[in-house]
Amino acid sequence: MSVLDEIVAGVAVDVEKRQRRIPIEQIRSLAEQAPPALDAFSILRQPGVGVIAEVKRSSPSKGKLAEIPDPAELACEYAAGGARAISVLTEENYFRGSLDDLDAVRAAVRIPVLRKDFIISSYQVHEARAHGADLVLLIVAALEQNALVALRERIESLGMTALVEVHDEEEADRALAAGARVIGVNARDLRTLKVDKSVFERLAPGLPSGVLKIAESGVRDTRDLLRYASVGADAVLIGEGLVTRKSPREAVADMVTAGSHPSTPRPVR
Ligand SMILES: O=C(O)c1ccccc1NCC(=O)[C@H](O)[C@H](O)COP(=O)(O)O
Repeated sequence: MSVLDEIVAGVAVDVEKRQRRIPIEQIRSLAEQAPPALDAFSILRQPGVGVIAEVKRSSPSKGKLAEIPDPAELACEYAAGGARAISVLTEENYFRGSLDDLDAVRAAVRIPVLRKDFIISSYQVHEARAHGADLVLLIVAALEQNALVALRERIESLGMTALVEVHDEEEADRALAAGARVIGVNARDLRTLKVDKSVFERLAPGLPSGVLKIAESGVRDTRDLLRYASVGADAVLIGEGLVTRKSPREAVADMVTAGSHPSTPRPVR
């Protein structure tokens, strides 16, 4: 069983438990009552390379990364540094995230918030909306094609944006066939946990120009951002490279500055 399979199996159990506590009708109604989602697509499409800054405590590949006692405070630091969106890992067992983190971040910032989880059911999509998410991650490797299409449609029917994550050509084709308008190319293979930063430069040129291209994982400094920018990244999603820094606000600001003039190489600090 791969790490991805193990995570997804745990998520399925957790979703069932939550659904017993809050039935689907109730979560749907809570989603309907939530303030409308921000237009993340338009915000991420703005000029320059955007930074999606992640609230990430732990990971299967690295173990504990940061304590993050106050995710709202971290999100405010990210926003003050110029982040274009905040990614909140809500998976509990491997990433020590939660829907409480999503609530806290949503209440703290006025920029788009991504629910970063292992989405396998429409229940989680309504849940994301009920907790104020504007974007929801869909991992192609974790979903059959029919489910991928249905979940993307459900996300968009609730006014949110689907960030569809791929790691190879076949998954990119599946994402496009499913109607994805925002594609995240994850440098990390979620089955082996190996990071290969060349995956983005291999896949991005094959994606249509109207599709937003997000480079995910392995961004540690402005040199990585510039590398992704040079092959067409509209935004980079950064976790470890921010949560482990003494000043996450400055770390984001450095990335944002580099991303606003991506053709001018900047010295790496
Ligand atoms: O980060 C992991 O080890 C991981 C393992 C298995 C599934 C997903 C995983 N991470 C989720 C992500 O995609 C990253 O949190 C995100 O892209 C940021 O990556 P990084 O900047 O390298 O922390």
